[in-house]
Amino acid sequence: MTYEKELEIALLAVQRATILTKAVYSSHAKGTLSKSDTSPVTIGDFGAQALIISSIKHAFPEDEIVGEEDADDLRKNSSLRDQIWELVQAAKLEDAEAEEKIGGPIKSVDAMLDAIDSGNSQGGRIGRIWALDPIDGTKGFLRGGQYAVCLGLLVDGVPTVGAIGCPNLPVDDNAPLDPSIGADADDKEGKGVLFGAVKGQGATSRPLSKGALQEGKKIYMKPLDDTKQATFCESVESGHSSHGDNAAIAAKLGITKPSVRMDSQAKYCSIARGAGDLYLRLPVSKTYEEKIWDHAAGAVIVQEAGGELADSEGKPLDFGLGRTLKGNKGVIAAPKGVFPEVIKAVKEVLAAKL
Ligand SMILES: Nc1ncnc2c1ncn2[C@@H]1O[C@H](COP(=O)(O)OS(=O)(=O)O)[C@@H](OP(=O)(O)O)[C@H]1O
Ligand SMILES: [Mg+2]
Ligand SMILES: [Mg+2]
Ligand SMILES: [Mg+2]
Repeated sequence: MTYEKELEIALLAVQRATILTKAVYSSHAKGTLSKSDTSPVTIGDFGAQALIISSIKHAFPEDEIVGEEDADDLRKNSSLRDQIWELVQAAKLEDAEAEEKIGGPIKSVDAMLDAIDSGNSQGGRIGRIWALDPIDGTKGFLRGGQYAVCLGLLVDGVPTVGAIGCPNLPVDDNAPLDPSIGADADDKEGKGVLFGAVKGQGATSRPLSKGALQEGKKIYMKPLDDTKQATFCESVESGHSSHGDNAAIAAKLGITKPSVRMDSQAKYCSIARGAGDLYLRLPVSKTYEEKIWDHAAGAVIVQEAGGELADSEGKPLDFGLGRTLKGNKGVIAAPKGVFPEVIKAVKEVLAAKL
């Protein structure tokens, strides 16, 4: 099968990185810094980026990587750097063959910093480019909510392979989507899912493990005849997605169930396995450009589970314009059958604001 190796490496790389993120999630000291855009980054984000980039570089040395983080702050802060180095050394897959496939341990502190900085591709329309969000939903990670480790492969600007680890989602694809899923989350018994997809080959879920990959099961969006029955997912942060516009769209579609708020691409994964139905991310700011790493992996997983994505104007998402989706505003995802109706409602709500 095409992209078989890419999917396997992506799943193993994400799985290994979650060993590190789970260690940080359960510790009080998360080594948080504030970035220039005031958003948070933790030792978990840096460590996961180092591990995943080192995995990609081992298996596919020619590929480019667009990663969210860089090592500038760590080159200046030796205490933070040492904490991350300790975590990175401790995060090993328990299955030697699996660990070997992703290159084994990172060799030195310098190699770790260089790996983090190798996520500096400017993106683009041509070739193979990985989009990496080492911790998506860092605010959720800090708050005790949902977060996800996300890796997508773009081929000539098209999301083609996706792998997402969600340590705090229930393993059971049929577990009802509890509206409180985004709050007070944990990674205890029965939690931890690894989602994967390849364009044209379907989407899967499997329990996250610490060793070899467990067997994957196909996942599908829930067939939805009537949007009135839908459950929609939205961001926790009202600064990332307009809760007011999302609610107006839901009302237009006849939705009465409360929205399910959770951080990260766990939202895409939840609709892809039919736990929820719609993803609404209406822009709050006129100038914010969505980042490709916030959507690339989730886009393949949703499409392969039977869904469609577009921006708030109904335009296809263009991942070939660089590090951001600068040609798009907001993101909408829904099962194919109801997608036109959802986009119509979105356009009506936005037109009424003009
Ligand atoms: N202004 C604005 N508008 C839209 N999106 C923004 C904005 N600012 C940040 N971000 C990105 O949102 C990512 C997390 O958003 P989510 O919807 O996944 O979760 S939540 O908003 O935290 O609930 C978050 O990803 P991480 O940084 O990986 O956590 C950001 O890339
Ligand atoms: Mg993100
Ligand atoms: Mg992130
Ligand atoms: Mg961030």
